Amino acid sequence: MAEKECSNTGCTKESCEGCPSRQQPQSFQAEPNCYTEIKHVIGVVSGKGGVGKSMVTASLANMMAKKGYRVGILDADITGPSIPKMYGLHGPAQAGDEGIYPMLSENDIKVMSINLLMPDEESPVIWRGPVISNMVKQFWTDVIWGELDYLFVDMPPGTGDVPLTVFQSLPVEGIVIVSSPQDLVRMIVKKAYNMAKAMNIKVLGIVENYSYFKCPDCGKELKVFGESHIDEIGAELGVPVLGKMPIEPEFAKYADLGNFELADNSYVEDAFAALR
Ligand SMILES: Nc1ncnc2c1ncn2[C@@H]1O[C@H](COP(=O)(O)OP(=O)(O)OP(=O)(O)O)[C@@H](O)[C@H]1O
Repeated sequence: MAEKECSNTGCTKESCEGCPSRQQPQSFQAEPNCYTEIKHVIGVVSGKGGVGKSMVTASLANMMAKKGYRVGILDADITGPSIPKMYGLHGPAQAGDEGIYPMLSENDIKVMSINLLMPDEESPVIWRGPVISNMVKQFWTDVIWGELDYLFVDMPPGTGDVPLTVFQSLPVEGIVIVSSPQDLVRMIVKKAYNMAKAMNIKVLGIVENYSYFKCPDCGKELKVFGESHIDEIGAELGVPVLGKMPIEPEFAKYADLGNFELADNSYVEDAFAALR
């Protein structure tokens, strides 16, 4: 007997159960390049700019690489890419029929960024949102990442087009939120947290940056940006605080000189448990 055709009128949740015409929700996930096999995709996000998201991304990548994991960084910050400079990498990245090859840092981290594809690193990217989002998607579909244990995605700040594309198109397992100890932060962290929740993405934890500056003369910890409220915020959201990073001129120097592979950021060591 022929299946009864659904008229798509007067449907209810109950009548749809088992109906042959029922459509599954559409998945927006993009296929990775056929030479890519990645175990964990981790997003690093911040509600606002300049909080040190790239520094935390690279610190987490360094930590995992040092522990022997195969690591990559997808620099999704298209209009403000900083990962290649931190590792002293300069394009152009090579491409073949199969896709684009990421470049390799001194500590064997695979990196892909718009700055490795531009003819001139100092040219600004003046593209509209959808073009930018598409580029980020191509970093997933067209880049030959090979076999990786961890791919860290350094997102642009905020909750705009790119984070939305990354959350929808890539199999993001969880995110790390980066924040700083300022009053606005409570609201900003919650925005990033709520976006992840709305997209069914797990929040692995929060890293606070610029927590203090240790005086080189007296050793006193100076709270340059005010008292931290991150423990309260973490408890309120039920999310662990994975680290509190001080202002550390040595890290800034490594980033500026392009040898961030030398930065051994022990302040993010607690993130290891959350990443496993
Ligand atoms: N803990 C730190 N100690 C010293 N310098 C730092 C620290 N964190 C970040 N910086 C420096 O501050 C600047 C901004 O950091 P970073 O680029 O990581 O921020 P971001 O949040 O990724 O920025 P954007 O909003 O542009 O994406 C960089 O020059 C970086 O080297």
